[in-house]
Amino acid sequence: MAQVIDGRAMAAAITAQCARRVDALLLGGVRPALAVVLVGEDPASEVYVKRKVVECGKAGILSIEHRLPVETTGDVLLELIETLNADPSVHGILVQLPLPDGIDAAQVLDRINPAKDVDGFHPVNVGRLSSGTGGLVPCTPLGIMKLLDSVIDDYRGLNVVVIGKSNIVGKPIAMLLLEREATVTVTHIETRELAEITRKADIIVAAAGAPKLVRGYWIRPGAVVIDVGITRIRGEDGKTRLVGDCATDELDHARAVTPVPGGVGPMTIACLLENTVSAAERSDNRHVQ
Ligand SMILES: Nc1nc2c(c(=O)[nH]1)N[C@@H](CN(C=O)c1ccc(C(=O)N[C@@H](CCC(=O)O)C(=O)O)cc1)CN2
Repeated sequence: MAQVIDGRAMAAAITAQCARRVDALLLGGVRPALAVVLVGEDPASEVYVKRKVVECGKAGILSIEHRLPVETTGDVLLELIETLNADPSVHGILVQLPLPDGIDAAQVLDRINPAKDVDGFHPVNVGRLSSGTGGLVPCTPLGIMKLLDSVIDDYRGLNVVVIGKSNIVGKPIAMLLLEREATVTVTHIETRELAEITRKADIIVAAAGAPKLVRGYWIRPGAVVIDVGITRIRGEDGKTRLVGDCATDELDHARAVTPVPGGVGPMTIACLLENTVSAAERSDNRHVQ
């Protein structure tokens, strides 16, 4: 039976650790603050933003929500970003993705001050990650590394297959694993004979957004499987449930797997808190390392 890595428990521990760091900042008169920008009414984004706000509260981070209507123009959003960049009481800025059609997401993310870019999506932070020179790291890959670190000590020479080449997960997790000396193969929708490739992997990170894509026979015995996919599907009973990118019931021969829900998702939010606290510490001279 594969070990199920408990992302919720790990996320709760990170949140508690963040709360202690926030207490230290408060003693110095700094209250970490995160601006959360949501444009439109995408139901999944609503859920994620609510969770972010709730978790910020648990850690003592002030969250400031900016909810803008779906018809908001790119220029109005850029103006808001500039205002938040200039506000010294705001330590982190997060623009929930996806943005509505008609707004150029890359242009918006480029405008966020890299020091406040707690999502790690600004080109400066992307470049720092690629060159291994620090910066803020995207939350989902950061969370995945922590989940992996709970079962793997040494990545040197391990074969990792990443399924999906998104800027949010696929590319940054590949960079983080390369830094740890793993041998990383990034695959995507055009990759041929995917199962042949995954069968050679010690670690699989499935981030394709394709429900139950990864079948049992794709995985070699003893592999570690990180399931990043979250798709809401309606069952025969008419109820909706969340499924990942992996056919979990076929993965008994894996060494460890992450569940959906309760795996990568909660870690994404915990790492957002961690990045926000780090940004606040760096903004405060007393904490500069
Ligand atoms: N600005 C950003 N936008 C998006 C990001 C991101 O990191 N930054 N990632 C995803 C969505 N996301 C965070 O925003 C996210 C997704 C899922 C979860 C989560 O906790 N999932 C739960 C299930 C939740 C449910 O009931 O639907 C779980 O897996 O247990 C948190 C955050 C895209 N946009």
